[in-house]
Amino acid sequence: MTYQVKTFNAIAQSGLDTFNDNFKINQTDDPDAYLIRSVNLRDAEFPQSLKTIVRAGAGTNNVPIHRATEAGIAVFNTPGSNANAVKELVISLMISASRNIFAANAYSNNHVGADVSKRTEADKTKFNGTELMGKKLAVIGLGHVGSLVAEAALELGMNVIGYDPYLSTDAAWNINNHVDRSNTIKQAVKNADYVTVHVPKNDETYKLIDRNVIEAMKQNSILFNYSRLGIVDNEAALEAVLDKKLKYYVTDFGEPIIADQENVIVTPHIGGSTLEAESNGATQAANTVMRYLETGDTVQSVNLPAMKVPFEAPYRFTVIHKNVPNMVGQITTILAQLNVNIASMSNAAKKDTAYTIIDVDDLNAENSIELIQKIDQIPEVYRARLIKHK
Ligand SMILES: NC(=O)C1=CN([C@@H]2O[C@H](COP(=O)(O)OP(=O)(O)OC[C@H]3O[C@@H](n4cnc5c(N)ncnc54)[C@H](O)[C@@H]3O)[C@@H](O)[C@H]2O)C=CC1
Ligand SMILES: O=C(O)CCC(=O)C(=O)O
Repeated sequence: MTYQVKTFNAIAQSGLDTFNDNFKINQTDDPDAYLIRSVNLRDAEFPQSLKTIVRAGAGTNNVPIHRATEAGIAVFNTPGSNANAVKELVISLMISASRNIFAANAYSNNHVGADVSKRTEADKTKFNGTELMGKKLAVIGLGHVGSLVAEAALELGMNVIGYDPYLSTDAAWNINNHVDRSNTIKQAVKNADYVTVHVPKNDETYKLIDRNVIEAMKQNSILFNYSRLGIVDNEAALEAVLDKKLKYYVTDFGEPIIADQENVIVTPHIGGSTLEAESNGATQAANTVMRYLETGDTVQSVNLPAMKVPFEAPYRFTVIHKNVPNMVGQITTILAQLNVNIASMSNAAKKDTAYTIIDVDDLNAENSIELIQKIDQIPEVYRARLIKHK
C-alpha cells in the first residue's frame, strides 16, 4: 500500500526524509494526508481521499476542526515541537524591549558622521534601560510555550505569576513550583512589569487581552502576543501604547492598524521559525502521518480520542463516528452478518465524536469492500477504513 502525502508551506527536509517507502510526497489531488503549517484551510474543500491533516506546529486554528471531523479526517498537531523557539524569542524580546534595543539601533543607523563618538556619549542616556532580574512576569497560558517562558524567566531572577484555568494535571507537573498561580487574569497582570500570552486561539480567547485587562495592567509595563492575531485587542493595545500606559507592545502578528507605530514592535510570525523547531515539527508530523495511516493510532489527535492499540490480528477496521448509543452494536452486527470474527475491539470518545478499532483475522477482497461500504452507510459514521498489518 502506498500513501500519498500532500505538503503545504515549507516543510523541513528532515521531516520529509522521515517517511518510509510506503509514503510518496506529491501534489496529487487525491492525497491520503495533508502535512501543513500555517496554510489557511478554513474554507477549503477536502478531497474524499483525505484521511488526516497533520499540522507541523502547535496552532490548529487554520483548520476547520468540526468540518474535518464530519468528513472523517483525523487532525493532529505536534505539541511542544517549537515551544523552545518561541520561548527564546520572547525572552530575547523582553530583554531587547527593556534595553530599548530597536530605538538604539535606529539611532545608530541615523548617526554615522565623523562626530559619532561624541554624540553617542551625549545621546546614549536616551536609551537607558531596565533589567529583568527582580521584575515580575505574568504568563497567561501555562502549556508548552508558557511553562518554558515561566521557567526561563525564573532562571533570569524574575518573579513569575501564571494564569491558566484549564491546565491539565499532567501539564501542571511541568510547571516550576516557584511560579505563583492566580485565579483571575486581572489579578495575574495587576503588578506585572511584563505580560505574555500563550493560549490557543478559540472563541473564548478571542480578545482575551482586551481593554479591561490592559487597564488592569501596571503603568509602563510591556505586553507580548506570541500566540495568535486576535488574542490581544490590537486597537486597545495601540491606544495604551499611545497613552504611555504600555511602554511597548510586542507581537508576532501584524495588521495595518499597528504597522509602523512607535513603541509597537512587530515580528512577522517567526516564533517557531528556527531550523531546530522546523525540523522537530516536520519530523514529529511525518511520524504522526505514518502512525495514523499505518496503525490508526490517534494519540495527540485534536479531534479524535487518543487510542493506541497493538495489532491483535492481520486486519484492522477503524471507524470514526458520532458519540451516540448503539454504534458499536450496529458495527458488530454488520461484521456478524458477513461472518467476520472479531479478534479484538476498542472504543473511546472525545466530546461528540467516537472512534472504534476492530481487529479481525480473516478477510477476503469481497467481504472487506462490502464491510467498509456497509459500515460507511450507517448514518452516524463519518468514515470507516481498513488497514492491513505489515
Ligand atoms: N508565534 C508562533 O510562531 C507560535 C505560536 N504558537 C501559539 O502559541 C500558543 C500556545 O502554544 P502552546 O503552548 O504550544 O499550546 P498548549 O496547548 O501547549 O498550551 C496552551 C495553554 O493555554 C491554556 N489556556 C487555554 N485557554 C485559556 C484561557 N482562556 N486562559 C488561560 N489559559 C488558557 C491551556 O490550558 C494550555 O495550558 C498557541 O496559540 C499557538 O498556536 C505556538 C508556537 C509558535
Ligand atoms: O512557523 C510556523 O509554522 C508557525 C508556528 C505556529 O504558529 C504554531 O506552531 O502554532
